Amino acid sequence: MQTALSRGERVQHGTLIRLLHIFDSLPNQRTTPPPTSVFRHPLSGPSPASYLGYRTPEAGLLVSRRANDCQISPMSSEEGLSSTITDWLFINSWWLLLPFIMLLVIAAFIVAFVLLLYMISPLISPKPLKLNGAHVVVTGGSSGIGKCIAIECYRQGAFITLVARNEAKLLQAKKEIEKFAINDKQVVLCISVDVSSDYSQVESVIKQAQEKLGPVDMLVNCAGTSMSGKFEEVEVDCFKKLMEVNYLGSVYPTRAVITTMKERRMGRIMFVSSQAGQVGLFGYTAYSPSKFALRGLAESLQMEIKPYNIYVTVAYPPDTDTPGLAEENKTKPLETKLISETSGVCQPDQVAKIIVRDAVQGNFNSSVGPDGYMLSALTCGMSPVTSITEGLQQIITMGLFRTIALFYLGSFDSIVRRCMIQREQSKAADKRE
Ligand SMILES: NC(=O)C1=CN([C@@H]2O[C@H](COP(=O)(O)OP(=O)(O)OC[C@H]3O[C@@H](n4cnc5c(N)ncnc54)[C@H](OP(=O)(O)O)[C@@H]3O)[C@@H](O)[C@H]2O)C=CC1
Ligand SMILES: CCCCCCCCCCCCCCCC(=O)[C@@H](N)CO
Repeated sequence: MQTALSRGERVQHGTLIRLLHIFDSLPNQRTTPPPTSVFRHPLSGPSPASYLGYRTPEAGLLVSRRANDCQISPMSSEEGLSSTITDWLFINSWWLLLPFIMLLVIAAFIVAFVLLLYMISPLISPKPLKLNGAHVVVTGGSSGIGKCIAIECYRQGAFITLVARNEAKLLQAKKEIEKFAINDKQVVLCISVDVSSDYSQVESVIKQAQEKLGPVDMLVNCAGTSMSGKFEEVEVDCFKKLMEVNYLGSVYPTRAVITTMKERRMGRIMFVSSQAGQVGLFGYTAYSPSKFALRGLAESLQMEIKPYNIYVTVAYPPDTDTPGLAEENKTKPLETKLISETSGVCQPDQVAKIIVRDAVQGNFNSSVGPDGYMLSALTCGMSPVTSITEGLQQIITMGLFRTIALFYLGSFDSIVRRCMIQREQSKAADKRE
């Protein structure tokens, strides 16, 4: 039996499926050829032809089980070599396409998945809260960010309860807020209480407010205070105080409104944390933990109350121009000032607008500015996601933002080192004098 087919014929026969079929029908021939019948090219050892030499005429190849049966039509040795190599490449080249086919399939799946996510996106996003006619309680509503949040809600038709300690400041804020009324039914109620000291007091003032203005639709936990300084220089009591005001002062009002919200199967709870509640910074050993704590509270609570159609928002503002910041700046270490400057100083009305918008939409995260956006994506961890776009953005940007964050951390470390060296130098100079 002898065959030497032209290349044209080989191509004709050489469809992928046919080859596969032929491979299947020839078990062992490829892997264990009988040693006597191997065709070897004179220029090489076991050449591709040594494999080809065992296939059937259907594959358009030399076929012989015995060396003396093998006849090859006259070809020059160069022709022979290139022809056998192209044969070999042709027959085996479909494997090379496999990675591309797989990539195409994977890409198609990703595109289909993203499209599907966008299609179901409106189904998983909460329905926006209507502020017109809603009852909004703002703790810390007599000053700074809290007052601006109250104004923003009032401008959209809400009824407001302001909660803070100082009555004069409350009345002053009430007057300011009332200027933004959009109808003559709107009311601003003031209640003086310390949100951090006694739960029963907080519970009773919330009851009073609900009796006057109806059930609370949105609670804004904004009462808070800050204190910066080096760890060993901060008064020990200060650690306790900040946890009480910033953390417990948010737990108590929330605890007081949650039962009614669950009964009504609606509501919004807002916690005002800080960028210093996403990253620990020099000088904030007492303040940062009290703001980090709010995130833990918010995540746990959100998982509990989501089935009741209640949505939690945590806001992480940067430095904001308020009486609170002015007070804090009086004792702020130089390092803390220099590091905080990275994020700049915002105006409280801008911050309030963003916070209110996010709370109305039911977004879990609320950030301000480009640094705020990056910090939130970077620190999203296991926090709930309220829109598909947000989730996709986090997935895509996290690695990049971590890279950028490493540069920020490097520059913060160098600020701290330079300040330390400067202090030591001026101390040494003082001693010499
Ligand atoms: N300003 C900033 O740079 C940033 C601020 N934040 C956070 O935003 C929130 C508001 O800050 P800001 O506007 O600057 O602060 P302000 O000091 O300007 O206002 C604080 C408000 O909280 C009230 N308050 C404070 N302690 C209590 C208490 N124990 N019980 C009841 N009310 C209280 C104050 O009223 P009264 O004293 O009469 O009780 C006041 O109304 C704070 O939680 C702060 O940590 C977050 C990031 C940046
Ligand atoms: C990709 C990574 C980006 C990283 C950016 C980091 C920026 C850090 C700046 C932190 C500023 C902290 C402000 C605290 C404000 C505050 O809560 C007090 N003023 C309250 O009075």
